[in-house]
Amino acid sequence: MTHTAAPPLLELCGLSKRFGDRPVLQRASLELRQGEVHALLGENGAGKSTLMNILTGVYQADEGHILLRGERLPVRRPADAIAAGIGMVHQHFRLVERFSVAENLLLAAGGRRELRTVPQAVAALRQAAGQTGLGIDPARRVADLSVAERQRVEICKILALGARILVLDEPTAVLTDREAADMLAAMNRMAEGGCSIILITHKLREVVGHSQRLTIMRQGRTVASNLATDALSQAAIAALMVGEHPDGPQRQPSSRIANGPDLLNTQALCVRRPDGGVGIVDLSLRVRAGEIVGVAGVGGNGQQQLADALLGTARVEAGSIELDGARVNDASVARRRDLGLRIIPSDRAASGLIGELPVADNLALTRVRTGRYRRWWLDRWRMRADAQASIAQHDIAGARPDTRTSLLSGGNAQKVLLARELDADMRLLIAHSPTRGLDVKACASVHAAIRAAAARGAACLLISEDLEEVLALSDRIVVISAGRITGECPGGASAERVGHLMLGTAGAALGEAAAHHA
Ligand SMILES: Nc1ncnc2c1ncn2[C@@H]1O[C@H](COP(=O)(O)OP(=O)(O)OP(=O)(O)O)[C@@H](O)[C@H]1O
Repeated sequence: MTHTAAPPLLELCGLSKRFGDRPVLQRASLELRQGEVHALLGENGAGKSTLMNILTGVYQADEGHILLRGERLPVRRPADAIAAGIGMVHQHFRLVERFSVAENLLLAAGGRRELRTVPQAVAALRQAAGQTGLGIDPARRVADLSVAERQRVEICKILALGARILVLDEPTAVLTDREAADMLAAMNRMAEGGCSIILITHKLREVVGHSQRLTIMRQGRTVASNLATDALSQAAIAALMVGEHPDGPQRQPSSRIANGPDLLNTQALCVRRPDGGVGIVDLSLRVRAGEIVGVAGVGGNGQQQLADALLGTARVEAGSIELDGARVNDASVARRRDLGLRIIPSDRAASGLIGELPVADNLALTRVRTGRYRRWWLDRWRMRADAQASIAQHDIAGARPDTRTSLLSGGNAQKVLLARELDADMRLLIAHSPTRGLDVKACASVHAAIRAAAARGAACLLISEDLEEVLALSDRIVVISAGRITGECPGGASAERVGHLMLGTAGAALGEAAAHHA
């Protein structure tokens, strides 16, 4: 497909935006052609989401304008964008859980004539699903859908509302490899069918394989625009993004043989899912001091229950968990933290950070009970000073101690969490998808921090659905399938070998899912 002769469908021209005294966008621009997938790239906090929020009417630009087919398009509120055929699928879905898929479409349609009844919504959704190849069932309740299914609903919903320009904000960040491949295939089908797509992603292999052109932002400015993707390597794109040659997440198979004591030891552990289904079964696992053990597997095979049981938020049905020799089956989260357990949860918004609180408070949350901030009153001055130091050390862009955490970009919020958890008292780290949503440079620094923690003698359990990440970091790899450990490889194992073990996992997961729905 060649796009060179096509006129721009959409132009964002010199858009600027300040929040308070902070310029977040500075004359940023982007040009989208009919029928293309255009990747929008940039480090965490570069301003990508803000730019798209202006396009979709969530924010108003302070300066600049938008052209649609060469004509000025005023977008004062989200309804203006929808009326112009522009829709966005956000990182956090905007669906009402108690409603069915069709009811969610009716809600979003806001009473427009052709979408007032459930049969009309069902027909529109079926048509959108047919166009994209994304199967959805309009009658199902959103609460019963998986993350991947909810995402399909969001896409079909905006197509059913008439969107022909789609913004997909990190659509594969929350998906397993297989789901991500399906998603990307659907995206290409939509583009072939005439939709034009802006794809925000941090995964450069997706950019190279699935977009025609790209725009790069850095610190609120557009630093490269309309580059043809097929002329660029992943390394060249990464260099353009950070303005230098970054150390990407590189594979460093360990030659260390950890022979420290077991800091984590689970024996025949069984944990149920919240819905009563099988979570993990008979799972025995040891992690020594100084060792990084990677848990590889297709998502939904018990990884969440394992992390919850170790942290102390899921009940242990049978078996035992020992932290540094102490049995903690029934111990509180606080007691486990006292033993040096730290966790980077997979969903920072749900279980790691409190969005309404300032950054300084989130950083101090777990330290308050150590007495560090106790005087006659809470020592806010010390909290601020500690926060300032953490922000500088972890390079948390856009943050001051008093910034509301929910206002940080996704990647920078993750850095707040890491700054809090990777403290000097950490002895055992559970890192569950620790680099989800992080840019190349931030990924490299998280990986370096985990390696450094292990080198200092911490035991690290890395639970990740990203095989590259598991291979890059682990001294030893175990594969989890249907809640059991089904294989083990040394750190230097090939991707093929681990992949084969995981393929067995995929079959089991599908079987389990089918049984679950039967
Ligand atoms: N409503 C707001 N008030 C104040 N600051 C904000 C607001 N929304 C965004 N920001 C700031 O604007 C900057 C750009 O954020 P944005 O979410 O656009 O970045 P991004 O490129 O999408 O990052 P990521 O890849 O991490 O999602 C960040 O520093 C963020 O803290």
